[in-house]
Amino acid sequence: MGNYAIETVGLNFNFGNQAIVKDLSLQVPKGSIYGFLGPNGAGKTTTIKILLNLLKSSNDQVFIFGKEINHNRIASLKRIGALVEQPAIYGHLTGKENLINRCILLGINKSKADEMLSLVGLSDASNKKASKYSLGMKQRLGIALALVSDPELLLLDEPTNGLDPNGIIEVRNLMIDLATKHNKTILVSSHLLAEIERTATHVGIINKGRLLFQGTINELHLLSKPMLEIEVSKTSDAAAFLTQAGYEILEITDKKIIVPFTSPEDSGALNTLLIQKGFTVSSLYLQKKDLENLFLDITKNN
Ligand SMILES: Nc1ncnc2c1ncn2[C@@H]1O[C@H](COP(=O)(O)OP(=O)(O)OP(=O)(O)O)[C@@H](O)[C@H]1O
Repeated sequence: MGNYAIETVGLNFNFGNQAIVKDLSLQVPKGSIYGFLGPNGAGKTTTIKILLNLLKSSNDQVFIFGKEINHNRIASLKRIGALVEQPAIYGHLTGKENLINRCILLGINKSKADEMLSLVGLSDASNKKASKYSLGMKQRLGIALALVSDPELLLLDEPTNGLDPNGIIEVRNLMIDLATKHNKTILVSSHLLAEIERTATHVGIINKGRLLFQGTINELHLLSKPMLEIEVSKTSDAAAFLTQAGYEILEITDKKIIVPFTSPEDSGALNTLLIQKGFTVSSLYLQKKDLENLFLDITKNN
């Protein structure tokens, strides 16, 4: 538990009699950018609200930096900054005034406002009214507001939603900066894998309240490794033969065998081997899933 900024253990949550979060065990390593992915309605915002103690589940099993949140509510929440739904920004105030307001509210020295503006790259726009900010700038101001209390953990709920490509890049770079240069742990939700694929170090994929995948971004990439689908006669005999010959078998059906794809030369050699042994190979097909398709597959099938 010591290495996790967030850990939930078999978390459940219902709205009325509708189960929204089901047996959810998240493990967000300290220092990670954890992409919390799932289609619309999967339960991401609900989970984030539970992590912020805004919603309570009957079997609360939420640990923030190893401490159970209900028994350490104030101490835990002090360590978290959050941007959930729209940032609470006063449009008639400048970016700087918004931040000063927050500093006063939290009893923090007002000089923090300039520091935060510089951190999120808004120093040049500090005296502009927030209503005149672009959406990307508003999101960055929202993140700055969440950072005023210097939290170690940031929860960002779909921070790039509705942003144009520039805005997305701005927020993405800011997240990378915060994690790598300022030691923040970030949990960022999104319904689009592509938006966080380049930013996240870890990924949790949920659908209908259930966790379907959790691991490093590299582990997720491994799942999208290219595979060779071999349509062959007597698949179990052929698979046994290939195993003996040192091949890894990923899947067997009555029509096909699937092995990892290494190179066209290896595929040719495997084909020859099977034919020499008397098997009939009717087709070899290279299956290559990109991550987005993999994500769609994972969420569609569950
Ligand atoms: N206050 C509420 N009362 C009843 N049901 C709710 C409430 N808030 C959310 N829900 C339902 O809970 C489910 C999960 O919603 P949630 O907002 O957590 O999903 P999400 O993954 O964040 O999706 P989105 O990307 O659309 O925000 C949805 O079916 C939603 O309709």
